[in-house]
Amino acid sequence: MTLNPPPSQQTPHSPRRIPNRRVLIVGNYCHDVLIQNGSIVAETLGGAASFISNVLDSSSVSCELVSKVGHDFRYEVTHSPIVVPEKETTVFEAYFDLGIDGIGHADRVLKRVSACDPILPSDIPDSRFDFGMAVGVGGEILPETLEKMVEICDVVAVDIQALIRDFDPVDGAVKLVDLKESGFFHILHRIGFLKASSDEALFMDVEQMKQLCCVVVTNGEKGCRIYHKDDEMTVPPFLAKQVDPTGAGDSFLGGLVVGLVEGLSVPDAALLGNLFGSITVEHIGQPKFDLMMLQRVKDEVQKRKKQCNLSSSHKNDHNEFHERLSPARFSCVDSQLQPKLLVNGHSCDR
Ligand SMILES: Nc1ncnc2c1ncn2[C@@H]1O[C@H](COP(=O)(O)OP(=O)(O)OP(=O)(O)O)[C@@H](O)[C@H]1O
Ligand SMILES: O[C@H]1[C@H](O)[C@@H](O)[C@H](O)[C@@H](O)[C@H]1O
Repeated sequence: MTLNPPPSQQTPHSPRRIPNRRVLIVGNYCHDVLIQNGSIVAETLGGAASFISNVLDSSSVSCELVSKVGHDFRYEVTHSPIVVPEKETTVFEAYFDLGIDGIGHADRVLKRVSACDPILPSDIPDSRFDFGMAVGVGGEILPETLEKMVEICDVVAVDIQALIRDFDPVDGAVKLVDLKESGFFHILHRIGFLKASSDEALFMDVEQMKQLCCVVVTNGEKGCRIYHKDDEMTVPPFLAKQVDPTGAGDSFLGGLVVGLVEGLSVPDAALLGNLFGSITVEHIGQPKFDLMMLQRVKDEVQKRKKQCNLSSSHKNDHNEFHERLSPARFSCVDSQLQPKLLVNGHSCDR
């Protein structure tokens, strides 16, 4: 199988005198409140953009982040957000014991209880980027925002949650709408990657979308599946002791883009995504990646690239890469220190 990054989306006319900047991340930071049995268990920095930039920064991939927060934003972050003084920061409450939704899949019930402003095209720099990541959480990405991103980025990766979330006007409960009804459908033939969780994938036609871009469906402890044109494959997971699933999909997407920026094939990059996703579920809030683990992963990525250059037969055998990454992943063992949060989440022992 040859799942390689889709061709550049750059128009033939765009001048390239200045080298591209690497990665542009667009999506609001938020405050996450984790609630169980009526009590607040934790309050953490959230927003897909925060989890993704954590993975990129830890992997030394330079990125620029566009995010809006309100006057009450309470975290110190490496990439400063735009502060909208008259607004409050987006807040999500995640209930881990309200039962699962009607479809029986979700591991938590999410409510957006406050929403900061949307990100407008004018908030986004006019430079060019190798990768753009449209990773809204609370409806802050508008169709015109995504349009600007596909114009200035060679490849855009989109988290479907940025496109299909709708919010109950009374309690802010997150509902999903079909991708075709989202108002973004007409732009999707211009994106490179669409990432969805298995719950969200029910709201799109994968058969149709895989003709337009590379579709990656994450499936918790089972890893992920990639679809592109007539190719599809499962990319195996890494074992983890799940404590809190929040941010797993975001860290996955961060790892995928790190792999793509490093020049790995899509399945190998997705394996890096699985690795970062699996570490994230072992933490409440932002994971702090172990430096030794990061170095070992970097070394393995470089070896993998050399190996793939030398022999085309290695290109699609990601099992070998998986085996090499596994010990690196387990050099970072601190999950025992974390209280276990979940009732409905699936945990998986090593
Ligand atoms: N329990 C687990 N064990 C091992 N790996 C996991 C586990 N949960 C998640 N992962 C890894 O993280 C990736 C993303 O997880 P998941 O499919 O739960 O995303 P998600 O539902 O979008 O997450 P979230 O919305 O909480 O950010 C998976 O594809 C997998 O590689
Ligand atoms: O911080 C989290 C995280 O970014 C999740 O990906 C998103 O689904 C939630 O809405 C958000 O609160």
